[in-house]
Amino acid sequence: MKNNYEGLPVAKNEILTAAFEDLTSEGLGVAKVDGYPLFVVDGLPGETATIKVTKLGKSYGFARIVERLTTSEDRIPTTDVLGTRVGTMPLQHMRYSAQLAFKQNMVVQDLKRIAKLPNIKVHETIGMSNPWGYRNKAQIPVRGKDGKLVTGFFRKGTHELIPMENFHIQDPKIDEAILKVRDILQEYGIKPYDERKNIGNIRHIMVRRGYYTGEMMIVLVTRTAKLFPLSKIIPDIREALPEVVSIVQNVNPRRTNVILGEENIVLYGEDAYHDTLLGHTFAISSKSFYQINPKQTEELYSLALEAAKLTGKETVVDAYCGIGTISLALADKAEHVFAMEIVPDAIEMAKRNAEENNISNVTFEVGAAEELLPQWAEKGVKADVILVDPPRKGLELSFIDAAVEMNPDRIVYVSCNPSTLARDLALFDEKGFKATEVTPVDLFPQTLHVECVVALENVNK
Ligand SMILES: C[S@@+](CC[C@H](N)C(=O)[O-])C[C@H]1O[C@@H](n2cnc3c(N)ncnc32)[C@H](O)[C@@H]1O
Repeated sequence: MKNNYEGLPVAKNEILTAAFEDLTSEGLGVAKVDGYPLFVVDGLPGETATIKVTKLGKSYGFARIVERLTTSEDRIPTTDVLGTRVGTMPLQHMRYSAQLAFKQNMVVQDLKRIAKLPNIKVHETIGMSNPWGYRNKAQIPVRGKDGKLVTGFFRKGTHELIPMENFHIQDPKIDEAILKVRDILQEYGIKPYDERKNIGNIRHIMVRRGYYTGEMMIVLVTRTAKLFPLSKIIPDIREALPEVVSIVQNVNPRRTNVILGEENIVLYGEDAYHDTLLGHTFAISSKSFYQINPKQTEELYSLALEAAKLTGKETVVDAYCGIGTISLALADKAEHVFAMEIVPDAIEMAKRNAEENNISNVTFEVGAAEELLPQWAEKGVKADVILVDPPRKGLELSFIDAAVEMNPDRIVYVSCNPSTLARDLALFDEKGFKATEVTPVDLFPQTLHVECVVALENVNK
């Protein structure tokens, strides 16, 4: 961003008094100077502060707080400043009720601004009674300092590791497991990955834990396949962590920010652990998507099932099905479910999960939803209900066209990104699939993320 735009009402390094009027979707306070917005870390609406301008752009700039002059009622003491520094808890300075209101408002604004559908009612965000310690999965980088292995998280926007032991939003048993595994690797002299020189071995420790089962999976992400002495490391991990049912080594030799590599070597058990969700038991592999907040996932999926209004006679499509979590819940209430997912390993798990739960009215297929649904539509597959749960980028046009062509009674949209949800709701709206209400659910307290459920009724039917 350039810093030399002419005619701006503020100058770089200028110190001024500002009042925060709003929050961006990144959680930054917005202060306006003659209509020109300055984005400020840690500013809350209703507060005033002395700020210093740090960067200027043509239509907006950035500033930092020098001194807070008045404090919002929504401000609470920070639990751990490191969580802000590394970006794991960007909203921790906000009272939880204010976080929920912020997320509801984010959805309202996207529906107005992007979808131009201001009349859709957005319910209050469904929150947690205890918005801490909820994550069932952690992927923690390991680096070296003073001859020791250090675990923590990267400072926001950098690869500088800040040592951290308590993440506050993770299951405390996961925090504890990370430290125990780190210390065992340290004891046997496993070298930390040095990404600048591309030497050393241990890159990340991943821990996943079943909320209901307590089963734990440990994934050691290494640069090379060598990991010596396994005959000592594995029994030591099992002894230190009796909940462990699976230890996997994932080899990632590439210089990349992507955590997992292609190759998996199973060191103990199998590449799976179990958890239950809405009464079904799921085998989950190290590379499969599985929602990270189990209690709130049950809330979210229950709302999605309710929105589907199934009577037992319907044919349902579950697109972006992962390991079949929603598919099996739908199958209990439908005649048949056709489910699709792009990751072959997840579909293998989904088939196994259907079998292990004695569910036979689901058909799973591997493929890209934007290619498979048009093929299914062409083959004449008719769905009464289509449920979608896409990644953050939302739906492709070819998927939307095929969904409309199938002429279902309704489409249930589970979304993890309000802006792509808004974009897609507008496209469906033009084609006669209308939403009247959206329910946000908070699966990620202390962060900027929110999930939503919405039913789109086919008004032409
Ligand atoms: C938000 S997750 C939902 C998974 C599942 N419904 C659940 O709740 O566990 C999105 C899923 O879509 C899959 N996916 C990503 N792109 C896809 C595509 N183009 N076609 C089909 N599936 C895709 C991902 O692998 C992931 O499993």
